[in-house]
Amino acid sequence: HQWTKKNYSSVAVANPLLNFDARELNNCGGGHQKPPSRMLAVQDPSGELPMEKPTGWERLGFYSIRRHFKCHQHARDQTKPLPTLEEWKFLQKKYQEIVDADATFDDAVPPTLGYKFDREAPIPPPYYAKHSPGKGRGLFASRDIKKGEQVHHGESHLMFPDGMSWRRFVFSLPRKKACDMIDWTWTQNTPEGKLRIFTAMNIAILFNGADSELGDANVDPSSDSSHILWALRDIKKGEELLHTYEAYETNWEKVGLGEDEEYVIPKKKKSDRSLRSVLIT
Ligand SMILES: C[S@@+](CC[C@H](N)C(=O)[O-])C[C@H]1O[C@@H](n2cnc3c(N)ncnc32)[C@H](O)[C@@H]1O
Repeated sequence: HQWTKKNYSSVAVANPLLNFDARELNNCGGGHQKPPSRMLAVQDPSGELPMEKPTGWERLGFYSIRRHFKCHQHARDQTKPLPTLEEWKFLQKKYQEIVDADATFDDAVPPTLGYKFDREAPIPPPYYAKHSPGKGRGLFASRDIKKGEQVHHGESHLMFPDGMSWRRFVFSLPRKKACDMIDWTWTQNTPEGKLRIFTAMNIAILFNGADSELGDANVDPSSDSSHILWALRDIKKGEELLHTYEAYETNWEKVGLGEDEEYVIPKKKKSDRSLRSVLIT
């Protein structure tokens, strides 16, 4: 079956791009054993701690969770640094701790080196991450890319089994990490037509969205269920890679993260500056 976890987390191997052996991420117990307790206290490298969960967090929808963490502020912040390798590893360990103890990661990508999806290919990685003015961080062509070239394979994408596992994961993170993960989550159909929750924990998650009015998309999938991104035209070294977010269906309700009227955190109104972070009950 094409959509099992294995497709999203391939076998751990040493990453030839860096002095880091991703196998060390998997040393917290094999098979279906629970990770040993020393793995349970995974700390954010920044030292930031998770916020207290609000009452009724189990019923909050995607947008209410985003409001709870005040992610609009984080999204606007143009000084966000590139996540470090330690931070990617932190998120990966948290995913193992909260969502799937058997998940493996073979491409913990260094923050700036670029993402090489075919280790055997005699060509450099197609992109690298850096600050993108007005868009936070983004991905840029590290060499000239030809129209029709595969730019991203998507095999490192991670799936969440359901909305509750996603909630548990996000609420286990400190605020800024939670906001990153919220903005790094999307829904996408499987080839069988099931809408699922996806993310990734390496720089491949930093693709910014194209503007349909500007028509500036230069990489896109060939269908709404494909993770592979192809170059839509010749792309010059240094150009930002942008894809059409609308190529994938967004529907939080279908994946168990819809808004429950009783448990909505309201939008901030201009007349009411005191955003309620408690729930209407
Ligand atoms: C998948 S992330 C892309 C990486 C993100 N720029 C970052 O620094 O983490 C999606 C988020 O990036 C920002 N973004 C994406 N495309 C954008 C655009 N065309 N203009 C401004 N912000 C954009 C939005 O905050 C969005 O929620």
